Amino acid sequence: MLQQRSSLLASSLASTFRRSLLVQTSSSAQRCRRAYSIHADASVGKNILDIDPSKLSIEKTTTPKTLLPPEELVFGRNFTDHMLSLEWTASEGWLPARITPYQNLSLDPATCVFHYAFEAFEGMKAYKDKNGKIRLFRPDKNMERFNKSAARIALPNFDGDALIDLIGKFVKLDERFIPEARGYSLYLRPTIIGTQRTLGVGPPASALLYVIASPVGPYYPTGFKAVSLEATDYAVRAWPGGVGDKKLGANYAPCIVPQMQAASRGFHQNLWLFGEEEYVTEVGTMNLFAAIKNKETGQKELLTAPLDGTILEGVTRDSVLGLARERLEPQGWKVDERKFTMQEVSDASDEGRLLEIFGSGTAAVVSPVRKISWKGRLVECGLEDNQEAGPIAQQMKDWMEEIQYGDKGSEDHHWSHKIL
Ligand SMILES: Cc1ncc(COP(=O)(O)O)c(C=O)c1O
Repeated sequence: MLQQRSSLLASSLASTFRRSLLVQTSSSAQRCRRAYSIHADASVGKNILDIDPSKLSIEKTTTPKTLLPPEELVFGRNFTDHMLSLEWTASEGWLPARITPYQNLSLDPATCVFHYAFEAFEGMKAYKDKNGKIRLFRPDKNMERFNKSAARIALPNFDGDALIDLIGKFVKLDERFIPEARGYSLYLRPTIIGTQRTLGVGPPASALLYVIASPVGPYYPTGFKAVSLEATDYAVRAWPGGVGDKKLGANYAPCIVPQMQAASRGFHQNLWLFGEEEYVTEVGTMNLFAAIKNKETGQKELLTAPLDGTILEGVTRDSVLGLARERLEPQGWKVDERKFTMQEVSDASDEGRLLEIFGSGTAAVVSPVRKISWKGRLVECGLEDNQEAGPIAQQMKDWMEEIQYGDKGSEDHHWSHKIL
């Protein structure tokens, strides 16, 4: 196991280096090689490299916060009593994890995260089931993506199981913040930043990984509310060979202006199209699914864009696909990850073949779409005026929540990770 981890880390460091080369200019190649030799030294000798949950230290708060009434919770505004932190240095590897009272960070203004955006993050949730037990939903998928994102910006990798173990201890300590009611959960934000104090552009020799937690209420407190989207054709979120499939902070800030533009015209979110063909990719913080009847065969198809590097590899997307293949295909559906265009969606709408469209993401699970503004017209997405969700969106939300909350029959589902 140890050996496996060491070689995993060594190879991830090597791949971090290879990847960091992609962002180096040739004039900085020398500096990069020096940095690699530091990283490479760290991968041999004593086992100082990976996260060791047994070394966790816990300092409990002396000023516990007052819990907000659940109905007053606003996404990402309130945080629990504690935070989990782990420091990494190229020469020592991962230092012992610490749970401390939630607190400010103190960083030198020259710290590389502030200048060159060495930051990657995750979004996941902890749920309380009807027996008061805490469950995470597919945390292994988040860890896998977190590692891929970190490696792409030359930040260190780690053993995902070890971090899940630590997150479990952190969540357990702050479990009073997880409201018991259906739809409520504790949103977890694992974050990794480069902390080296330097204005030089190169792989950071130190990093900080921390996890904070925010209690959240149901995305749609009064039931589904279908959203309207504006298709964006004047700006591009991601491109082949880029980093659109990584959860990097740097992918999000440039998306706010198009989002504001869409909002100024009365749309909830913008929909990213790609290329001259205007392929449908994804929405601000959601992947997108379209349920369409095939023009030639009449076959019902559930479509979503493929993982070609330009969309985030959503955990919810993967779960919707898994459930659809397992439970909708036997009912005659075809589930397809393929490129599809806005024209295809518009034609299906005009011809009465567009059954429904919905987004998928950790925040809302699924988010039904009523209409999409595109080329000066409104494409209706299959909902009646008095309908807020199509049957597939509703079914997916129910199936996912049954697993997330460990309902009867789903107590031991392999996607549900119980915290003991
Ligand atoms: C750009 C983007 N796409 C899709 C998603 C959905 O991913 P997940 O299902 O893992 O939450 C997110 C989630 O934050 C996102 O930021």
